Amino acid sequence: MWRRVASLSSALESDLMQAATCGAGAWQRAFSSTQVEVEGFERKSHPFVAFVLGGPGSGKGTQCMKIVETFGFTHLSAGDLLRKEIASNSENGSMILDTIKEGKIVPSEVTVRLIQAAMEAGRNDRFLIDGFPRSEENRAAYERVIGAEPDMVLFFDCPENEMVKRVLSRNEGRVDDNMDTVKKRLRVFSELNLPVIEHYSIKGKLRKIDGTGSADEIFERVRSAVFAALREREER
Ligand SMILES: Nc1ncnc2c1ncn2[C@@H]1O[C@H](COP(=O)(O)OP(=O)(O)O)[C@@H](O)[C@H]1O
Ligand SMILES: Nc1ccn([C@@H]2O[C@H](COP(=O)(O)OP(=O)(O)O)[C@@H](O)[C@H]2O)c(=O)n1
Ligand SMILES: [Mg+2]
Repeated sequence: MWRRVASLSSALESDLMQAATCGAGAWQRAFSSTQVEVEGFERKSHPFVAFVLGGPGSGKGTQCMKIVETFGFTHLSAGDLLRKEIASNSENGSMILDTIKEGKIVPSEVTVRLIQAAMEAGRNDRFLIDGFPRSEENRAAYERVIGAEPDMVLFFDCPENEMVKRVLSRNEGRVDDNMDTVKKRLRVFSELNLPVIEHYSIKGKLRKIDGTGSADEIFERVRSAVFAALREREER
């Protein structure tokens, strides 16, 4: 149940001042000037950002849809943003397509720019950023451009054989859902994404979720993790 709350409190004003001094432009532009409450949580001035990580086929997109339904997040999939960029015939389209076919990582400035624009257009204060950051370079570029760290990082831990099975039966006509590219994506995941996951584990931001079982079973784990992170943020 959504409830609009009165105008900005002085605490909220000081949050906004802090955001301004941090140069967190995307934060301010993405957030409307009223506080909103959903599922008992008061919404704060800086967007709550959750990165959603896991290997190809680990269930990131599936679980994001469920989080959106339950908690009112805006879902931004880095892969979807890149695929839209290809479809729109942008100047970077053919470079992005070649990179995705090879299972490699698109240059960070391209992806971060798309995420930043989507956050600014999103007008929400809860964002799920799915499939990002996939490398230390992605992570550094986000922190530099957006000027903030995520509030939580969900990591779907799933055995490789299960991920391969899911990707090969996904049937969405993706150029990278074939055995040859999946092998490359798994290698890139181990070499470039696991260090990012380790980074957030050390920072205490990682919520590792067992990605096996049915989508509903997995969501019960996710629901508790998201609920706890929103509550922690509320208490800060
Ligand atoms: N728990 C699950 N069990 C079996 N199949 C699943 C499960 N979760 C997702 N899938 C299916 O596996 C494929 C990959 O899931 P997806 O959410 O797209 O993963 P990711 O975004 O991590 O690549 C999709 O076809 C999806 O319907
Ligand atoms: N941060 C990102 C996310 C995706 N990508 C590219 O987009 C591809 C598909 O990403 P995706 O997140 O849609 O794939 P899944 O893990 O959901 O299967 C990746 O294999 C990369 O080639 C990227 O370069 N940088
Ligand atoms: Mg996905």
